Amino acid sequence: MPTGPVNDTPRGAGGGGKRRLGVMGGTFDPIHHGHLVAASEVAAAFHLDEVVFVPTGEPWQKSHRTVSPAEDRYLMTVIATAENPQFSVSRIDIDRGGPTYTVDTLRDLRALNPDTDLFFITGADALAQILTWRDTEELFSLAHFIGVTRPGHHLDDPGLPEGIVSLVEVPALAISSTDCRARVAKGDPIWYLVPDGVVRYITKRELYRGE
Ligand SMILES: Nc1ncnc2c1ncn2[C@@H]1O[C@H](COP(=O)(O)OP(=O)(O)OP(=O)(O)O)[C@@H](O)[C@H]1O
Ligand SMILES: O=C(O)c1ccc[n+]([C@@H]2O[C@H](COP(=O)([O-])O)[C@@H](O)[C@H]2O)c1
Repeated sequence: MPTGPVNDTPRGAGGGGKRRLGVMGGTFDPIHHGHLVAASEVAAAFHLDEVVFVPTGEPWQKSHRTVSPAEDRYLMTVIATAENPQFSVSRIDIDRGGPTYTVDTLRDLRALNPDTDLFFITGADALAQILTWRDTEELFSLAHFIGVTRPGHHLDDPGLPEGIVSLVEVPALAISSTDCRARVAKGDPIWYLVPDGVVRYITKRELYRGE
C-alpha cells in the first residue's frame, strides 16, 4: 500500500471515473522481475486500468555506456509483458528518435489518451535524480509520480511540488539490469531474475556476451 511522508491520494483519484494509466519508463536492458513487480504492485495499489511499459530511445543519462539496440530492448519488453492483460508496451520513445525525455513521453501519451490520468512509476534511484530531468515544471504537471522502494536505495520525496509524488513499498527484489548483463558476460545464469522468454531471447541474440 502507498506509504510515506507525502500525500498518498493521487490528484486523479475519484476524478469522475477517468481512465487510470500507469507509465513504466525504463531502458529495460534487459527487463527483469524488479520492473514487473513494481508495475504490478502499483497497478493494484492505485487501481490502474493498464500499465504501459515505455522502453527509452536514447537514455541520455546512460550515455557513458553502450546500450543494446532499441529493437532488442523493445522485443524483450513485449515478451516479458505479453501474458499480462493489464500490461502493454509503447514504441513512442523509440520511434520519436533522439534522446528520451519523459516530458515528451507524457505529452505524447496525454495526446493519445484523452480523459486519462497518468501515473509515472519510478524506482527510488530514478526518483532521486528526477530534478535533473528535462523541463521539470511541465513534467510535474503531466502526471502523478509514484516512487517505489528498491534494495540499496533510499526512497524519499526529492523535493517535488506538493501532492505530485506518492511513495510505495514493493516486495524487495535485489535485481538490476547491470547485474543481469554482468552475469551473462560471465556465463552465470539469469533464470528467475528475468522471465524465461527473455533468457531465451538473450541467448538467441547473443546479447551481453562481450561485456
Ligand atoms: N529491482 C527494482 N525494484 C524497483 N524498481 C526498479 C528495480 N529495478 C529497476 N527499477 C526501476 O525501473 C525503472 C527502469 O529501470 P532500468 O531499466 O534503468 O533498470 P535498472 O535495473 O536500473 O538498469 P541498469 O542497472 O542498467 O541501470 C527505473 O525507475 C528503476 O528505478
Ligand atoms: O526526462 C529526462 O530528462 C529523463 C532523464 C533520465 C531518465 N528519464 C526516464 O526515467 C526512466 C528510467 O530511466 P533509466 O535511465 O533508469 O532506464 C525512463 O523512462 C527514462 O526516460 C528521463
